[in-house]
Amino acid sequence: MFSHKRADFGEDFLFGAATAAYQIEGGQTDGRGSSIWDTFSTTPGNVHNSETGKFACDHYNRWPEDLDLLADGGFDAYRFSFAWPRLIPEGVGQVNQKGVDFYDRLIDGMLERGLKPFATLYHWDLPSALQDKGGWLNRDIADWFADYAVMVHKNFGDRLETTATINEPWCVAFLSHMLGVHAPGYRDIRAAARASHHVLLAHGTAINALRAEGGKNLGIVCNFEVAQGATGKPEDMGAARLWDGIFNRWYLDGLFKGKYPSDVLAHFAPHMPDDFADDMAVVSTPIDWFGVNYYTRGLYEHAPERGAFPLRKVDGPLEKTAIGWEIFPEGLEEILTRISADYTDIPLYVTENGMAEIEGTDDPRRIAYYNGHLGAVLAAQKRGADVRGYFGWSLLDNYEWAEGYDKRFGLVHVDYKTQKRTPKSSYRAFQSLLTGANRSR
Ligand SMILES: OC[C@H]1NNC[C@@H](O)[C@@H]1O
Repeated sequence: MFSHKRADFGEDFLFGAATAAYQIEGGQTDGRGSSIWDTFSTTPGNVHNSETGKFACDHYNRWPEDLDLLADGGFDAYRFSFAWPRLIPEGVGQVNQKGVDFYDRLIDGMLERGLKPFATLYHWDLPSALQDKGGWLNRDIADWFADYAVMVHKNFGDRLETTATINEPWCVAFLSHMLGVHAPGYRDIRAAARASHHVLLAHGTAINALRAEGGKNLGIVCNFEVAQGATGKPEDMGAARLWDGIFNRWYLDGLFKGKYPSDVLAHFAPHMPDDFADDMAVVSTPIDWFGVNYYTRGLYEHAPERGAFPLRKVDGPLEKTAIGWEIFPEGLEEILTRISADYTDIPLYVTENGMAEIEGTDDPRRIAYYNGHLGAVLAAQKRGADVRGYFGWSLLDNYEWAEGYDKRFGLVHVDYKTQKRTPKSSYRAFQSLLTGANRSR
């Protein structure tokens, strides 16, 4: 079990678990449109075993059972995402009423169980029809996204506890347009530069549109990695600093200081959209809270042969999860205190933190991982970070994008043949922390 008590985190601190539509819903029916992950995953070579989210955890049909698991676990909140193609199949225009009905039932189901809905508008499943128009490379996506955000607000806004515009803009832009690991799978610095700006322009445009409709408790969720030099050599420390700029400071400086970091811009500048500087007031539109996703640290060395960004990640010595990420809870404390000291004093939520294992329902390593990172939250609070909540990633084993289904992050095991859910010992550890008892419905 954990070595912490619920009261340690503060009276109003919220505990939740997080998921995302494409990773758990399945339900590619009832008018849902195609997404870029439907096409990317069925393109050979992009995903482990060419696995797709076609069925996933069948959450589209099994959501009552999954909400029961959250309630039984004693969680206060559920972080979920809307699937843009399920609500607006072509991305703009016609609304799919069956999609609205699904999320109506899901959100009402949360409220009936006393679960606060923490919604994310975009968790990577862009409608294919918008990709056909250039997707994140097309500046018009800011307006497409804002219109979608307003549609969600009008249908569900009165019942949402918080709304995040975008999950992990670094993944939406750099991982997906520079590294090609995620959909749409570009490997192109010009695409990466433009997507890295348009994703934040879309965020700010949507925030303004939601404010105009009376939207409240609006934020964004970014993922962070502590970047350290593989050695103390100046060139390796410089590589780590540059990666910190690419992964962390592009978003923190853009969102909270209204300017992009000069070291990263030096690489992106020839490829940025014209007059991007005129957009920075919109990019840095004030928000109400900030979501922090954290998993690990990275060690970097100088690699001049690597072209545009002369750096390379190197293997570190610490214990690793099944996905190869070092277990480094101190990094969460560092990130939380850095953001609250250098960027913003608005409330922070740890919106994702967790680890992958390959199999099994008895998961002592995951209990230790969560215990260490919960300790990091407490340490950050003691150093002045206004952390208001913590969401484990993830409620269920689910589709881990290009890794497919092997890498299991769930507090609850999913047998994908039978769709049977089995709480793991880490779920019981949260249940004990949150309710003082181990019980199941
Ligand atoms: O890699 C684990 C998680 N990271 N953040 C975004 C989620 O969609 C991932 O599954």
